[in-house]
Amino acid sequence: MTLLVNNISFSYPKKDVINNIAFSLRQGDYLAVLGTNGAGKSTLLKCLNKILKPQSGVVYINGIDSSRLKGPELAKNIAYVPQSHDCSKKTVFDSILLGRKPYIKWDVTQRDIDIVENVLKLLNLENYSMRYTNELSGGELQKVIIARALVQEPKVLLMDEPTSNLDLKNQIEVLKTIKYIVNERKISAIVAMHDLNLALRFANKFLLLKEGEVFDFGDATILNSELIKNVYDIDVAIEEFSGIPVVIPI
Ligand SMILES: Nc1ncnc2c1ncn2[C@@H]1O[C@H](COP(=O)(O)OP(=O)(O)OP(=O)(O)O)[C@@H](O)[C@H]1O
Repeated sequence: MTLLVNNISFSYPKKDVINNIAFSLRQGDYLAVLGTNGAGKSTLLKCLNKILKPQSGVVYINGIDSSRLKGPELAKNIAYVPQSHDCSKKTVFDSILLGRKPYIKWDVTQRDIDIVENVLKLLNLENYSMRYTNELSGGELQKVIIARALVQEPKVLLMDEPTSNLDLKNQIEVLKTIKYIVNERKISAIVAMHDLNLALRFANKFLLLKEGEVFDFGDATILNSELIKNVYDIDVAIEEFSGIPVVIPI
């Protein structure tokens, strides 16, 4: 088990946001966290990454209570791509290299450089390497932030709506690359997303949040029109197209 989330709850001073969330993931799992606006997806990701401290519950990563992991050790285990980000002026290469910080003792090594170059290639960013991050489009910058998380070589990769700034080609490319990395490196990815079709196409596990609670958790067989109606209050049909399930609002 890579990740075991054991009944975590989080409240802001005047608002309960997530309540008793529990699920577990194995190596190679690609989890889509789904639910309406305000259901608690971002809050859950922030609790997993210790940006927010749950009032109760424990998160175990490879059997270790994550509250014991600090600084570089936490960063070697979990990488987080937030929903929005500022990026100070740096070259794309240097910005991605920052993801290697937990591993760098004295100086950048050839291995750090090789890892950055490899991820630049994986995400088709090679031609952007010497560009400045403040001169990139929203989508290009989004890929740089994802690349930075990948060079961190985490065991669990958290991403909050990673494709929200990307065009269709880049959405597919990025989600495909993440799937490849999840399988290749035997890590787990947790991706908060709104697009049910992209979720069905790439994820193998689904966590449906409703008003801060787990409505359902499981593989693709749980995603039927009744569940979608209950969570999103919309009628849909799910049809297969070339072997790919497609959700169609009706
Ligand atoms: N800093 C905050 N203080 C108080 N309430 C907050 C704060 N941040 C978020 N919330 C509330 O917590 C709830 C869950 O928010 P969260 O951002 O986790 O939802 P989400 O599922 O990620 O939504 P979206 O799909 O719109 O990004 C919402 O009702 C939101 O208004």
